[in-house]
Amino acid sequence: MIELQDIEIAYDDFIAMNELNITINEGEFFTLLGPSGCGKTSLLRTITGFVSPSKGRIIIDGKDVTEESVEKRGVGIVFQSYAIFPTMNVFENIAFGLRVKRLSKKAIKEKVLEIARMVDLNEEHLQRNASELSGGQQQRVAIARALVLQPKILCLDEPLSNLDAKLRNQLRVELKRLQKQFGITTVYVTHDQEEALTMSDKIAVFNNGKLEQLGTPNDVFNNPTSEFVATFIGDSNVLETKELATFLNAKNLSRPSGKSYLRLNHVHTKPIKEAIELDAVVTNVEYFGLYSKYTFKTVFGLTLRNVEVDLSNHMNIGDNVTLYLKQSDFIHL
Ligand SMILES: Nc1ncnc2c1ncn2[C@@H]1O[C@H](COP(=O)(O)OP(=O)(O)OP(=O)(O)O)[C@@H](O)[C@H]1O
Repeated sequence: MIELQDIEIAYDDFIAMNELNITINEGEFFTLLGPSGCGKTSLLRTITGFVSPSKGRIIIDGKDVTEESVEKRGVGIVFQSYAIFPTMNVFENIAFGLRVKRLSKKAIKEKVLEIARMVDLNEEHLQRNASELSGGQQQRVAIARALVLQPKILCLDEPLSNLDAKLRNQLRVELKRLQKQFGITTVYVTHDQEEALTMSDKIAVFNNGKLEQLGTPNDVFNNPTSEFVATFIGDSNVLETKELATFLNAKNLSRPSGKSYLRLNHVHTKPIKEAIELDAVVTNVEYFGLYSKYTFKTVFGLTLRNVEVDLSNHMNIGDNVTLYLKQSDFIHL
């Protein structure tokens, strides 16, 4: 378990992380999510020990490690750039930490072979120079090198962001499987909301050095507590107050006081139960292969976008359509 108590991170006068209190439970896949510059890497570096907090304490398994060195914290680290040793072969790269710990030759060989198998590196890969491997294979080496030391905690900073989309998806699944298999407490930094939603047990969403929301992927997606989270995670329609009021008045429905949001998947083009109907015209079509995104201008001046997974239901720019919305799907903040 990792407890971050009143953590503040400052670079001279600049506060990169405002006072933060979070607890990361044993075995949890915990993601620090946010746009570039929000402070997530600084926080990860504080947990690993590369950066000292300007205020607060870091407690790991009940022990205060705030002043402890990187080596003593028992944290495995994987970076975005693979940070492997390019002139060593893969076997030696993975074995490095074990040699530092002075394990016997036999024990090292057994452990390296076992972990290599788990991350899908074969004996031929092990003999190659690390720099001769593909990006995905190099990242497997980095993950193996961290896991072979059986750390209590694994910290990963955007480990998949240098990889192409297909490999990224594949490694996402593998990484999650390994994490569960080892039951290892994992802190994962990403700016990619899809990565966060698919992999995490918990997500902490940051903006400008401030924690915006902490919850399960389901919580932050379906019950965002701030405009930032509503628009950063998942795509949301931001419903302009004036147009929304006109629309709801015309339908004799009560209107909320603040701003409202509506997820793209809650704008339907086929009738649904208890829906409010709304005439609209298609103003834009974006084709993504597996789905399309449409933009509609409605009679009340509201602009709405949706996701159409049924590609047989193709619409063209200028088509008149009826949209179906449920008031209970509106998110009010
Ligand atoms: N060593 C440093 N000295 C001064 N300012 C820094 C330092 N490291 C980071 N910062 C600043 O702190 C803020 C947070 O940076 P950080 O790298 O933690 O953000 P991030 O969310 O991880 O962004 P990215 O995804 O781009 O890495 C940024 O404004 C950055 O410029």
